[in-house]
Amino acid sequence: MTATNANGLTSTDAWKSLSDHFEQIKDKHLRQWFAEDADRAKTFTVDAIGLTLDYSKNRINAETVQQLTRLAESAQLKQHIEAMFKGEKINVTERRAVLHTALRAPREAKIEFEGENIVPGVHEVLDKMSGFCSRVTDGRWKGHTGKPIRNVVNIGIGGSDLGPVMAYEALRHYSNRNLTLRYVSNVDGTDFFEATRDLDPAETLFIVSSKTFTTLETMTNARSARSWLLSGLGDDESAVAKHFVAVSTNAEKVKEFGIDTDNMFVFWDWVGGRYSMDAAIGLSTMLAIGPKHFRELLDGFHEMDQHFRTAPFDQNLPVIMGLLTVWYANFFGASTVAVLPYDQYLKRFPAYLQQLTMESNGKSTTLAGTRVDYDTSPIFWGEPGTNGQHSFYQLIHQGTHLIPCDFIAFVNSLNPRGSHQDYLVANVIAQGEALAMGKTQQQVKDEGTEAELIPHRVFEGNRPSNTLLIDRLTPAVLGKLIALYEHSVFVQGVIWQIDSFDQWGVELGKVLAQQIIPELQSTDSPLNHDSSTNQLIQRYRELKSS
Ligand SMILES: O=P(O)(O)OC[C@H]1O[C@H](O)[C@H](O)[C@@H](O)[C@@H]1O
Repeated sequence: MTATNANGLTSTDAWKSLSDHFEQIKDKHLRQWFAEDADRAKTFTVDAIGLTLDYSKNRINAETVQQLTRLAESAQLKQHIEAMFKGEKINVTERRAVLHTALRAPREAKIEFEGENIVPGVHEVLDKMSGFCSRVTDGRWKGHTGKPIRNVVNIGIGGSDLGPVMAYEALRHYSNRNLTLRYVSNVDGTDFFEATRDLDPAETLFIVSSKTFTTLETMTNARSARSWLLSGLGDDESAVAKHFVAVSTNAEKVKEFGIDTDNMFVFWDWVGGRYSMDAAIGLSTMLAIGPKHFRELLDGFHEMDQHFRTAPFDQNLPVIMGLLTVWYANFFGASTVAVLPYDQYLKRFPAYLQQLTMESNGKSTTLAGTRVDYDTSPIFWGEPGTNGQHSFYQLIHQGTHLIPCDFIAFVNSLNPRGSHQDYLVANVIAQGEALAMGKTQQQVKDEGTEAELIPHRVFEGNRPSNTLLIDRLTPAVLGKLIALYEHSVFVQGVIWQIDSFDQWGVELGKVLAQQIIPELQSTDSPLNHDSSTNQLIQRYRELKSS
């Protein structure tokens, strides 16, 4: 049992004063806030680096922002930001630096880590990736039978999958339509089967993406890929070199698997898995969109990094969004955040954010080793608009939970078609308005609603949302959006005094699975688990052999 956190965050003056402030304003309605202040929208909007964040539909006033920024100051957020950018080992439980910001630094930047400038190494890998991508897409890289590559299958999971899949979907508009990209992550054999069933092995390249190169799912899928390839190409082992490349930090394991380390793209210990899509883990993204667009993506990340590092807190997009997340999680008791992108290309963005946010901040032990006495990461979830409106928005509007929403909308569609975009954007704006303003009993009554239906048709309102309004979805904008959430997560972690960069919580299940695998494969080995676990293993054995 960890000790309690009795003298930590919740005992600070900044926290106590925020709690008092919360008591004063917690019941005030957004209708009232807006009625009292004609400038409210302007006051709570930040325009920075091509993004507009309107956060005026939050349950805050100017004092809330001041108090939240005071909380950030008392948590020494500025010093923590510098410590991250300077490569201090802020991932204390893994004793690692956290330098994903170096992955998108321009060529001429200088970032020292352990006495060495790491930027040239970053660009060396990016150059190697660019050269490789050009060879594949212009047909110089040939498969074993001399055919060019037409299909690329990325095998990876977690951070070695979610970012690349999300970016592939998000940037389809910019992608090379002559190349088919597929992603295999699940150890469920169906994932591999369906991803490859219509592909010709002679034209297929596998990217085995794994930071550690030991992950069960990825190594199992990589072995199946090798068998699939070899059985399609006459069992000639030399085919592997032409059809497999690896992305990893672990050269030894890559070699052991049989992939030539010349065909390996490295990254480093100081890049966390869920922060690695802009490292070589983005190889499939670069193949899809080309090196130039990939550079634009990185430049977008970098712009947000600079903004985060230099903008004053009350004008700083990730700081504002991070602090608002803390505000709702800890003061209003909101246990989830909905991320609702109004762009079909961002359909995997909420899924990607789930790992980024929840693997980072789903912790209950502080850096001091004490048990937190406050909530940490809310649950992030979402679906693209307008689809969500026709399923779960009912609960957001009239349910019993308070669900802060992040709306992400674009002015210009990448596929303009009649009035589609006006309809789409009208919907996102309408949702924010409906959530905030609601509809009173009087309004419902004045519409002539039957008395007994009135309570059902009232919308309480006062439901908070952020709206990000952006010109159009470009590679640079995607980079900015991802970095916005990365840094917002960082801000939350600093306030909560947790290590946002470890993930010990995923270990136990993995270890137990390793023990259960041979038990499922045996028919009679003794079982020493709890009775439920024993029963499930036993039932599996029986049904498998029947
Ligand atoms: O890239 P890999 O080493 O294969 O790891 C893939 C994933 O596995 C783990 O379960 C971690 O929780 C993730 O953070 C990681 O992204």
